[in-house]
Amino acid sequence: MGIVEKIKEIEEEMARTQKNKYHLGTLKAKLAKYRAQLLEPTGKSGGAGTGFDVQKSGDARVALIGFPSVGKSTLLSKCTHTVSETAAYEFTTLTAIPGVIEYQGARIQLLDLPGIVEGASQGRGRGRQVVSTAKTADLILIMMDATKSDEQRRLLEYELDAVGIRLNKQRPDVVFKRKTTGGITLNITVRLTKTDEKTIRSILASYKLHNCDVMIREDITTDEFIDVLIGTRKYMPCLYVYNKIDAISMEQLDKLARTDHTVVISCEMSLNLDYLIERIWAELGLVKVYTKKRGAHPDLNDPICLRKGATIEGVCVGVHRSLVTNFRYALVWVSHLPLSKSDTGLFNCHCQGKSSKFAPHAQKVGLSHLVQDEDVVSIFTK
Ligand SMILES: Nc1nc2c(ncn2[C@@H]2O[C@H](COP(=O)(O)OP(=O)(O)OP(=O)(O)O)[C@@H](O)[C@H]2O)c(=O)[nH]1
Ligand SMILES: [K+]
Ligand SMILES: [Mg+2]
Repeated sequence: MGIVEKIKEIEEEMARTQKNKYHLGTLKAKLAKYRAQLLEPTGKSGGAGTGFDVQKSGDARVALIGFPSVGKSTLLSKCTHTVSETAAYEFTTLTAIPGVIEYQGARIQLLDLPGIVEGASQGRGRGRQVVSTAKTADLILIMMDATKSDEQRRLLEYELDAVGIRLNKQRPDVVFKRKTTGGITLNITVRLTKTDEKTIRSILASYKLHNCDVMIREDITTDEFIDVLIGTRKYMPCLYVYNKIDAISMEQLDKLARTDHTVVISCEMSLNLDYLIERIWAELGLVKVYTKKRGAHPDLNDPICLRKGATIEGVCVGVHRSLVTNFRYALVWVSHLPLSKSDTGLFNCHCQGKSSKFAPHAQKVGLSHLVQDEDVVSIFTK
């Protein structure tokens, strides 16, 4: 029996076992194991888990996932200088097409992908290739047709979930360590309301984990516990994008727009596209830092873009690798401080219409100093 059949069998058994929580846990563990196998490369080139071969570029990657003809390629063509073929028929796009969104000095790679169908995660169409590519992104845009039923959202979430992508979720607060001897030490520091100790132990047994330390510090579900054991889950931010709002009523539009993590747009009428890009920027949590040479004003037109949580070391690497080895210290001017009685001492900067104010005194910092959005940095070397 192939893996797909085995999965189907377990799913059927699960449907019959709804009430027996303990048995359900074991079945879920089995199911997760088979699904993981499904995604393992088969050894042949272009194996199951391989995505499209598109080089990453820019400061971040955003992947477009959706059913056929929801307008993914139209969006790419509108927001970037790349043209991706669009048409009224399904499966117009057959491969991954990268474009670049330029915003706030950042270069964000937007990846147009083929439409996926139900069953994509189990190998239907190019589904597995598409979802594997999605895993390489920093943000997923789930694109939908606002004129169609909201069932599409649940189906897409299911497909991504099946390949281990967890959308807009934090990694569960569970510590899990394998050991070679000593049995199982299970430490639960909160009251579990969605699963219980017996189920947790049965899942450990079904994974043949007889020696390990487990500390559960959050009210997790059975599925979340299995995710921790499998360990390869990817926790990714996601925006739900409803396109074609030119074709729905105001009432429908209002309802969609109020949903969490959701943006409504019309590619064809160019409605709300700027806002979508703002939201993409915010979700990515990019930080831009301006560099400044001694005695000169910072160059506001050429920021270095870094991830949230980046340090001075990241800034050095962004300029030139050698700066890390020869690093002595950096000076940081924090921007946008609330202005005091007088502006004197703040250095003002005007550059092609942009204007910013920075604190008069720089802070002397080392490589591990965290940088904030819009900081000005001078690096001093040996
Ligand atoms: N009414 C309306 N139609 C749109 C909008 N955006 C795209 N379309 C139409 O939707 C159809 C599909 O657009 P595509 O961009 O090819 O869709 P896709 O998601 O890339 O499709 P596949 O590559 O086949 O998966 C085209 O006929 C577009 O003109 C929109 O905002 N409103
Ligand atoms: K299409
Ligand atoms: Mg397309």
